[in-house]
Amino acid sequence: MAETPNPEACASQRKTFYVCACFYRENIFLEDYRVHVRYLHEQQFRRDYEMVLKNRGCQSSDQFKSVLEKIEKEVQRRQLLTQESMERKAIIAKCYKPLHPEVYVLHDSFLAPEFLETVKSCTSPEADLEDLLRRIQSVSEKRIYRLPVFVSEYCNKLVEELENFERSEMPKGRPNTMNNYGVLLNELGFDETFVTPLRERFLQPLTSLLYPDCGGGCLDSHKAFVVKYSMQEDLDLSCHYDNAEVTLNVCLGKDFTDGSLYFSDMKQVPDNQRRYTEVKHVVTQGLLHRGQQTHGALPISSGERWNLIIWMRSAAVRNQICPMCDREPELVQTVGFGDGFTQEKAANSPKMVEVCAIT
Ligand SMILES: O=C(O)CCC(=O)C(=O)O
Ligand SMILES: [Fe+2]
Repeated sequence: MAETPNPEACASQRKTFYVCACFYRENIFLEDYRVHVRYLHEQQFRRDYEMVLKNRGCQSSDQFKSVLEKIEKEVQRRQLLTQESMERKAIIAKCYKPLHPEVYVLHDSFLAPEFLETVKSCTSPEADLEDLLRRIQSVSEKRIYRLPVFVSEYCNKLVEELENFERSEMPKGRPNTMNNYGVLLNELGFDETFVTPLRERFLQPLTSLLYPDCGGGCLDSHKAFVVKYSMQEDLDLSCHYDNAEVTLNVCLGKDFTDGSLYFSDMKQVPDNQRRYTEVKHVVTQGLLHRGQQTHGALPISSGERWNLIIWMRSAAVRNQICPMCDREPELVQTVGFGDGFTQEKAANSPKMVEVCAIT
């Protein structure tokens, strides 16, 4: 039987969400030099990055000019993003014919029996962290956890569905500012019937116990997408932190070699002091980690890797400090979940943010 999301559980979708204005000028990723930059105007950019870029091989004035052009293009892409995404979503809703319509509506049978058991145990009145930690695997002391999420039949069907979409003539967005290949799940219509109920009914009981200090108990929005790596497309992903309080990353397939994730420290630790932990992707299994834990993906050496990523957000936490610019957010109106900011300033959250920032 299909699960219809209950109206109360979807209350978060009625909130008005915002993005922080930093989205239009910060964390611009220059793929050729593997560096994130901030762009206010050319003078500031030259002052802050001319040397950095020179040291990374951007030597000639033509190369520098091409960097400026790329930044301009990316800023423009970001400014048009909401409008274009809404347009794509409308076209897809009207014209796309799914191959497997059933994969869009979350059903318990998609979920691994161990996962269902674990969630059930976390929703009992006696639930505690110790019990949860006996049920899932702690991958490192960095609070990264591995757990079975889906059954393999679901992973296969979902990948087939996304391949069908990829082959179609439908308009396609880019999953995030760094991954070039993959699918934005909200544009395909997965949010209301799949990702929101998964977050609210199944993930939040776990994150409440695992990450209470990072908003794990009050996650109220998300951005969900699938990333795809193949030998002709993206092979790897540079080190970064997510625009999320808590991230779930589930490997959906297909066959691939290498392409492990690596985790470093929280973003506050300087680059040269960071220590890395490698974590393998296992098809059907998920990794839960804090969004602000720096991480990246090593190159695959054959095959294709498809992973479902859910960046989960807590307005109560991010309304205090934007995790991308580390300043009080400057709210810009948008549609849907935006980047998860709201106008409320929760009375008890400054403390949570402090804890989160120094971990
Ligand atoms: O490739 C992966 O598994 C990681 C993707 C990721 O970290 C992200 O999209 O934020
Ligand atoms: Fe990430």
